[in-house]
Amino acid sequence: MARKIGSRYTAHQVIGRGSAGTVWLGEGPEGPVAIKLLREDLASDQVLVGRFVQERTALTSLDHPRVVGVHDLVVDGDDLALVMELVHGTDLRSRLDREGPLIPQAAVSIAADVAEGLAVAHAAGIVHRDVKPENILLDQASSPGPGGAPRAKLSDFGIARLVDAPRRTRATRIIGTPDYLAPEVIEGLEPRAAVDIYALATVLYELLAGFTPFGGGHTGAVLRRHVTESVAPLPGLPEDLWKVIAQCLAKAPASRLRATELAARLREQLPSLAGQPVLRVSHPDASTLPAAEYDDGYDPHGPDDGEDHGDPGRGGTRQRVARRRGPAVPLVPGAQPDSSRDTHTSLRRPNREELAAFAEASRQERAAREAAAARPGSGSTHRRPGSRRSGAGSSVRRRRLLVGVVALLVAAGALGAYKAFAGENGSAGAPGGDSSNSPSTGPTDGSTDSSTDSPSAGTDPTSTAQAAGPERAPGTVSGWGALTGIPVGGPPVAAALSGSRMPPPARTA
Ligand SMILES: Nc1ncnc2c1ncn2[C@@H]1O[C@H](COP(=O)(O)OP(=O)(O)OP(=O)(O)O)[C@@H](O)[C@H]1O
Repeated sequence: MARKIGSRYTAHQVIGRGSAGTVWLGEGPEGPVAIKLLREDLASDQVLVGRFVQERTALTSLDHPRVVGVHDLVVDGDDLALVMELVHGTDLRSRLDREGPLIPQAAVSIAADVAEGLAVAHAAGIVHRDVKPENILLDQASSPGPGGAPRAKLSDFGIARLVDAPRRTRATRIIGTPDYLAPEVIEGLEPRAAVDIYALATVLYELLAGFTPFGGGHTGAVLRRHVTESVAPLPGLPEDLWKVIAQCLAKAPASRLRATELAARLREQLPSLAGQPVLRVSHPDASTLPAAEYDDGYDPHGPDDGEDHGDPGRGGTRQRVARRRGPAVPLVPGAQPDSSRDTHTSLRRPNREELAAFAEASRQERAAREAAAARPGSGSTHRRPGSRRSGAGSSVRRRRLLVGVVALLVAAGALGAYKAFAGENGSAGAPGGDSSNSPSTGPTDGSTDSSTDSPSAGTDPTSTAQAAGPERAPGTVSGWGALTGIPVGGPPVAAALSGSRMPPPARTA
């Protein structure tokens, strides 16, 4: 059923759903638009509304073919809506889930498009902070790029940071997927443009391989891998292209390419990738392995996070990949908003002690593996960086014993971290910089009352909300690369939390 959004827009039908709200196909004075209607609890948060209104200039300022343009911001009674350019197509997550890895030329073309979008944003002082396939839309209306790839557009600019309200995190969890988080974010540094480059390199790796370099298993394990592990070259990928990806996955943000450089380097690769088939990369969590081959508690026979993992997809490698994530949000007309989307994992930034415990567990794990490898007749124990299994060898029983020892060590580390966490109760999870100092915002006009805005300024004149100032509590967790404020209530998320092996949240204002 159609509904009015402000005085100028009509929302006709739901075309997508995300963790922050529902996306509608709508209509405005200039024709069809996409309208992202924020969830009720977000829209009724006056602080949040104030942030959106204050930063409407930043939200609406990006005008580039590789960025989904935000035309308008509507604050109208209980509604808080972003009016966006309507993209005719699908999002990259749906494409990946449906068809698996892309041919290299198409993957690189999409990544180059996104890098160009990022370049424009970074030049304007805006960091996206939530680059992931869900936020990359494929425009089927424009003519395809190299390798038949649809042209890509990056959406949701700056929204993660806006919704990342510190006051919400006391009663709720930070929501997001850890797969794309740059190590410096995990270590508590202020997110800068380089976090987007890391996330984009992760996306490109995923487009080529079908899985992310550091994802899989428990949240703690994923975070640990981002910080401590390196990733091996993808077999079959030209060395020059691998160098670009590896450089952008560098642990040190300063070592990564800038967005403009990345776009140029990727475009350079395109001609030589013509005709190259999809890479055949075995997933490290291949479902054929017995449970004992998994050394960090990952259950190969089923998700431990309570998520609905949907259709396992096409067999073998891809099956494991598909099971790691929830299904894409279907573009179902008329579907009800669903804030318990399952493509996200609930997580909290680990504190210093937890990170130390993760690193120690990692060190012990590596030492135990090396010791096992050094023993004569122990068979191959080579472990591909980022993988969750040891190589298939002959001494399965011995390896099971080893896995047990490692599991005990990890558990001991986690217990230590938990004690440290419980002991310090209050400082945990709040080492991040205050995002009010973050350069991730674009220019703001300082307006605090949206009702004074003219329509041309990007805010609907029907606005009735009082815009509060940009309040930020001390201890803001900035740059978690994710949306905060989703209530934990639902069983899937609760199960994910218990599966994360992380201590309960303890935040102070
Ligand atoms: N401008 C748009 N034009 C067309 N479809 C869109 C547009 N923006 C979003 N969609 C569709 O709506 C879906 C939900 O988008 P939304 O941005 O709310 O969530 P998300 O990015 O998938 O997840 P999250 O909000 O959790 O990051 C997208 O996956 C996409 O299919």
